[in-house]
Amino acid sequence: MNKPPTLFISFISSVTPKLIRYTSILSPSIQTKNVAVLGASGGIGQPLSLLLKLSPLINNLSLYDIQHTKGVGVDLSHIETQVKVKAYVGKEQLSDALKDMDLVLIPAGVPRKPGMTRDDLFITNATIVANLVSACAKNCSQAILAIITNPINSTVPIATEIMKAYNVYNEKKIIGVTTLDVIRAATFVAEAKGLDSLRVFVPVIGGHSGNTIIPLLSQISPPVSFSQQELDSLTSRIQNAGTEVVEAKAGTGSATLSMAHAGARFSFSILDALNGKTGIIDCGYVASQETEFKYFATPLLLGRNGVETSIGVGKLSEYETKLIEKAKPELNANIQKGIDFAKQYLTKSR
Ligand SMILES: NC(=O)C1=CN([C@@H]2O[C@H](COP(=O)(O)OP(=O)(O)OC[C@H]3O[C@@H](n4cnc5c(N)ncnc54)[C@H](O)[C@@H]3O)[C@@H](O)[C@H]2O)C=CC1
Ligand SMILES: O=C([O-])CC(=O)C(=O)O
Repeated sequence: MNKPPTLFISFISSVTPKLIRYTSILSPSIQTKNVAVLGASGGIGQPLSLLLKLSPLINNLSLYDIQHTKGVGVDLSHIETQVKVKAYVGKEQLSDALKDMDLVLIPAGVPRKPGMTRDDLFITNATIVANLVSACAKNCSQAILAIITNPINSTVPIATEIMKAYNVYNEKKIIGVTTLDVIRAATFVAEAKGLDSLRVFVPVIGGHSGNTIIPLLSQISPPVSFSQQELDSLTSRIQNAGTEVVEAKAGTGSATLSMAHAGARFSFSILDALNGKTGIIDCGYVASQETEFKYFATPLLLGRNGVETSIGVGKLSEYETKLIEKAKPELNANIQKGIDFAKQYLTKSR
């Protein structure tokens, strides 16, 4: 009896309809890419690396952490897919981990415990991201950097300032991963309205913390209408979904499995776009030209070089305009904090 073909998982992410696709063969036109995960031994890093190991879009998977990557690497290497896994541990192996990478995912750093805000992580995670991005500037300056480490509102500005200081900044290539907000919004809206969540797309704009997370419930595809009470409760749930997980995990961490899925979905969008697939749209937090904020998440059109263009925020309802007003002080303060930190960091490290 013939063995059934190996199933690979890949996700098509487009505005509508959105489907999860399983494919059995690698199309000859796909150029497989090299992907690194920095923080690969962590709660997000391990399941994210597993999902990447299953992808036909990847050639080499580079796992880097300050601990435990050897075991994670050997474990993953026994999976029967074509992705070649290499493990790197400790600062002295970081340069090697980054050589020839096309996409670098950064989930390195500490997660929240109950009672903490994402901004409370700044004190530890800002330096971790600055060090890792400095290494990227030196070793893979052309790679796309996808920042998962919180507080995203500040770590993306830090990454940008570091790349600028090394004269390798490319605004198309630094993206804060906010896909989890988009996934949660689709899930919660679909649950509330009895829809198929895989076919619901809710753009989520702004930043990635509390009030700065702004779901555009007036722009859902396909269109859905809500009472004021539904708008309030869905908006609040989407904004506080990270805290919902932190509290349920009761001191053992924050979202890891759903974030790994979100990170993989985002990676597959990027890799598809790098391969020349057109019309790939995903939300992400990037340096912003068309809003009043220096950084802002919007739906992004992805292409061969990373972010082709922001799709913008579209026509906002009065309710959403008020949400943006409310987000303004926190988002601007988070952004400035990241920029100020990077300046001090760069002064000290030169
Ligand atoms: N963007 C988003 O939507 C989300 C972001 N996060 C953030 O992701 C980050 C990681 O979360 P978890 O994986 O749950 O944490 P974790 O503590 O389970 O894993 C973090 C990993 O980073 C490693 N690490 C620490 N310093 C490092 C360095 N200098 N270089 C390389 N690796 C280093 C640790 O050894 C550990 O393996 C947190 O900041 C968390 O807030 C979490 C969920 C969603
Ligand atoms: O809430 C946290 O600290 C982790 C996170 O960013 C999320 O789950 O959205």
